[in-house]
Amino acid sequence: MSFAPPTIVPSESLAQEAAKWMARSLQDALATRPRASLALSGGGTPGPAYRALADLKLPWERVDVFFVDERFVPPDHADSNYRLVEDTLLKPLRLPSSQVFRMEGEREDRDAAARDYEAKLPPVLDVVLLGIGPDGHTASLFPGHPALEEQQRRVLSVVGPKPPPWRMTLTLPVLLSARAVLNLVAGAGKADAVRRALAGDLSLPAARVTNTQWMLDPAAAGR
Ligand SMILES: O=C1O[C@H](COP(=O)(O)O)[C@@H](O)[C@H](O)[C@H]1O
Repeated sequence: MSFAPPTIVPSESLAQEAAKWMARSLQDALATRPRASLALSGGGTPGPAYRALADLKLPWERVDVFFVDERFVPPDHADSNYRLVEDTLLKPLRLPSSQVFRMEGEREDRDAAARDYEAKLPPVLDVVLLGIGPDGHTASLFPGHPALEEQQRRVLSVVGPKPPPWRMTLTLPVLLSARAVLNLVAGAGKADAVRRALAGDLSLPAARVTNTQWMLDPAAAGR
């Protein structure tokens, strides 16, 4: 199984193009269903795309926001993926909390928190935004981690090599069943991981999400 050719976008328009991709995918989902689900990643890359998405006109009252992964920190912590999404998308849109399904990173019982999130997830996610780390991790699925082989659980708590180590993450079956998935990547530091993932190196978790489209800036594309 190989990926569709990546879309390479000038760095200055990457956020805008990613926002347009998310908006189009949500519109596609809403064309046939009353509500659409949008699952978002954290990290250093997607914030500008979320800000750009907040400016786009959509029937936001029909969109529910979920999370791809979360760090076990309180929701107002600088490392919280929720905080990133709150600052860049939820607050600008004034999205009511009834439409936001947060992974509870402040919980002490991490496995219970992951199980509780499974109960909140819809059977199939409509739109998923992923990222990739320089080591090839995506969501909080890290190279060589047993969570990569999970087939039953839809959400797991894991310990990863990247700080903060305790994480909650969607598993591969959830990502692979999603209707539209984009991996958004910027920067030369990701170029090697991108090249290996696109070549099908399955030791990289990102390469296992075979239903993803890729949107890269020229540096991430290696040129
Ligand atoms: O730790 C994480 O890393 C990936 C990639 O993030 P980046 O900072 O390298 O852009 C991200 O997709 C994930 O949500 C995050 O928790």
